[in-house]
Amino acid sequence: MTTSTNGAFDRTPLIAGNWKMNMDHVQGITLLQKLAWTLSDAKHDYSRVEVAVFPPFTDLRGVQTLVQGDELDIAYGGQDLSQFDSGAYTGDTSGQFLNKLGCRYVLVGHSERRTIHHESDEVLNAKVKAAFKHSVTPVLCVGEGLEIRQAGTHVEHTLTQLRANVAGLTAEQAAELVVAYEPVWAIGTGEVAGPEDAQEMCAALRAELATLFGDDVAAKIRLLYGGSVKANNVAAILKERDVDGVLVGGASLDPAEFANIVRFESHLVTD
Ligand SMILES: O=C[C@H](O)COP(=O)(O)O
Repeated sequence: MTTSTNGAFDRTPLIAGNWKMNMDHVQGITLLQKLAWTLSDAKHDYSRVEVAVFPPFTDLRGVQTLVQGDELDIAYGGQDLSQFDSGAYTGDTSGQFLNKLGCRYVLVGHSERRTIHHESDEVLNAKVKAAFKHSVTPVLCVGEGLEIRQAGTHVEHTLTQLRANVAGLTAEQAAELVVAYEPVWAIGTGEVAGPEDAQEMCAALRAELATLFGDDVAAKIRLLYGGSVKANNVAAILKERDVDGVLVGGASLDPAEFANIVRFESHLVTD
């Protein structure tokens, strides 16, 4: 991964699709095949723009088989992992199992895990560390709800989440981290934070990461935006200096739409 559209830094854009609890293992294979075919037809250069999908756990084995069998350059990962390695933790999935399935990434702290499953910052910090322990890169999700945004304390709220969730990481680990800023009020609502809102938060996140781990490390960390991203708004978001990719929910379930999001650079030319 060597190329970036973001000028000063050498960060490869990452376009990630979070399927959430959609697509059973048969539907998941069909979706991934269609995505791969569409990107192949478009001669997508995966070294310029990295592509990842986050299917349900039950799909991962099938996704691995398809990716390996067809030699696809599409990364995949789990939507969550356990803070524990193995043992009597019914319902949990270990990072070591994800690693063995070839997962490059794992989502940690998505707002739906924080709110519906009441995952605390302490637990999420343990999950981030568990991911690194098992050589799976965490995509740490942070962001504020509507009330906090309206109160104007969204930056401090999100930086507090970040500090708590990355506490104790080494600089070497931090350099590999991916952070996704997802304002909860923009998830699945059709409301999109403006590109300037995404940039404001991503710049604040990068400054905080520089304070925690140093400028060189912060310059390597990819920062994504998530929240009602579509093909018709992705280019404007990714023009922003500190936004290095997007985490897409609903639109990632439509292979043509998601492929168009992946190909955001072609919109940059024509917009
Ligand atoms: O993980 C993805 C985010 O929750 C965004 O979802 P959305 O694109 O459906 O708003």
